[in-house]
Amino acid sequence: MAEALGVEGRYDYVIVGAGTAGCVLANRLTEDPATRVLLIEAGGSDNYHWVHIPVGYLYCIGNPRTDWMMKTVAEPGLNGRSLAYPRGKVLGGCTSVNGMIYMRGQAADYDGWRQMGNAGWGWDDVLPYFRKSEDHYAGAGPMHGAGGEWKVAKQRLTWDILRAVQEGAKEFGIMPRADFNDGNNEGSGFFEVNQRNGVRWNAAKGFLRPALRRPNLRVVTRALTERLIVESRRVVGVRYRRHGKLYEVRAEAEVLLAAGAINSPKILEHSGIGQPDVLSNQGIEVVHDSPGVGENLQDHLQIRTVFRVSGAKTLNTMFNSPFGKARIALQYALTRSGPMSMAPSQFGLFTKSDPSMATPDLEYHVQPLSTDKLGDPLHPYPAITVSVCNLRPESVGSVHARSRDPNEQPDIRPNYLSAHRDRQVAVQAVRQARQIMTARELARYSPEEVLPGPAHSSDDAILEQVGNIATTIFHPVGTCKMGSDERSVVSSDLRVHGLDRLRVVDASIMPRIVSGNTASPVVMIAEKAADMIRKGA
Ligand SMILES: Cc1cc2nc3c(=O)[nH]c(=O)nc-3n(C[C@H](O)[C@H](O)[C@H](O)COP(=O)(O)OP(=O)(O)OC[C@H]3O[C@@H](n4cnc5c(N)ncnc54)[C@H](O)[C@@H]3O)c2cc1C
Repeated sequence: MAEALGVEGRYDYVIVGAGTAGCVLANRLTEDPATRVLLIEAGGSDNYHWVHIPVGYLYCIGNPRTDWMMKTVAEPGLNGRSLAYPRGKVLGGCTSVNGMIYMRGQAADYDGWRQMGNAGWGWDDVLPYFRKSEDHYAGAGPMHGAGGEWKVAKQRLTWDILRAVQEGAKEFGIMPRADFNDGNNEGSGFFEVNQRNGVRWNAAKGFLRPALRRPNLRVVTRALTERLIVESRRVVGVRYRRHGKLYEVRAEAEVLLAAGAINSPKILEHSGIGQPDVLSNQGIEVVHDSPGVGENLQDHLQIRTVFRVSGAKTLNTMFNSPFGKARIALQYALTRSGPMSMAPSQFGLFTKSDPSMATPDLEYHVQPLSTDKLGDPLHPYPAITVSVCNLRPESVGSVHARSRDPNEQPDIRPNYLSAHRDRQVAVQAVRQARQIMTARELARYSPEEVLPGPAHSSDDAILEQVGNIATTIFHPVGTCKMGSDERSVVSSDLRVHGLDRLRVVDASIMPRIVSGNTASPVVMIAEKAADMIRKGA
């Protein structure tokens, strides 16, 4: 039976997804008062205390108020485990639930994108966009911007045990680095974070809130975009559902898909844009053959090694005592500092799994806390987590619609560790983590390996344990990749190949995953996209 359609006015641009990229686009495009923009978000407002208190990260993931609550399929490389796959479903998207680490990646990542034929995406080209939105605590310089919407702060607490890891790493040639974000991130240091005065700084606060007073911006929340409206190869609008009612809205200039690396390909497929076989298997009529949609999924897999320590303060012991908890809460209430202001990962190391490499391929996130697995209670003894991920995995997966029902989550198939090289790097990474923890500097803490456990020493045994403990570090990208080969979905101006008036602007356009965390690269992508759109490029 045909449903009655609400018609929702006319706009120049309709942006799907008020996440990281969507908030940036909404702000930049409405700077021109003559440009009418509608921003559609499936989640609700970010007016929720756990979004803003940094440690609230732990309560935002796995919480349907803020998380899409998706899961991967059972992964063969992870001994058949299916992983929880958090994605922000709230204004600000993933920046409302993420670990707040400010990281750009390596100059070589972007130069690599340019070498693939994506003109205008080399490091020298993208650096001005990173700087444009930045408000760096140390002020402006050749590598950093000041006065922008994207706040970058120093963390407000340090831990002796993490300082000892930094000292210890020197014994293995891993030296402290003053700035992880100048194009070369090799070395160790305390992460800079997207916070202000000890409070999370998400894309909604930075970019959306200042634009809300503009009369040319309208935001609808709790509105699920079901599909795009395509007429004769031209994308003319969007169909979305809100409180059970269907609406159609027209975009006179363009539709900008910014629903993230999992939901952007899903929306394209629901609109009949994708691999004909995949679409017909789900009973979706093919509107446009685009074989790369949903392919090329890349993610960083973190291997969380855990070391018990003695005589060190860690969050485990502080949090497990009622007095400690109360003190932590009081400290945050009074000074916006202490463990509640804490990004989950505070300290990082970028190293090479093989010294002959040109740039680091391993990122360590070292945390003064530990659990058996993410989401579990903290261990009752003092311990640290030395999580390590391969920054440039060769394993590639996919994400595809599972049915015609837009409410159903897609099949997420990362194929972790399916490439032989990734298995070699994983073994090497665990061995390197163990080596760092043998540093003389750390001996006073008597580190004892808990995970994967010292008994697992052969390559095969380590790999088996990696399969048991490794999990996503939440960086899916690449599923609508930019490029000009037949598997590319968008061109270097982010327009979808073969269709008019549609761009994709989010983590899905990365042709290759960056060697670092992915939020700020997405902010940069949206800054650059907005500039291209406004210049008519
Ligand atoms: C738990 C976690 C920790 C992380 N930690 C870090 C970190 O410390 N540092 C870092 O740099 N990166 C981190 N990341 C990764 C980073 O945050 C993301 O890569 C990046 O923010 C993604 O931006 P995006 O614009 O592509 O997607 P998103 O920010 O996810 O935005 C997509 C938006 O679209 C909306 N949407 C989706 N489908 C629809 C639909 N059908 N209709 C309407 N709206 C829709 C979503 O609700 C969401 O708001 C983390 C991610 C997570 C989940």
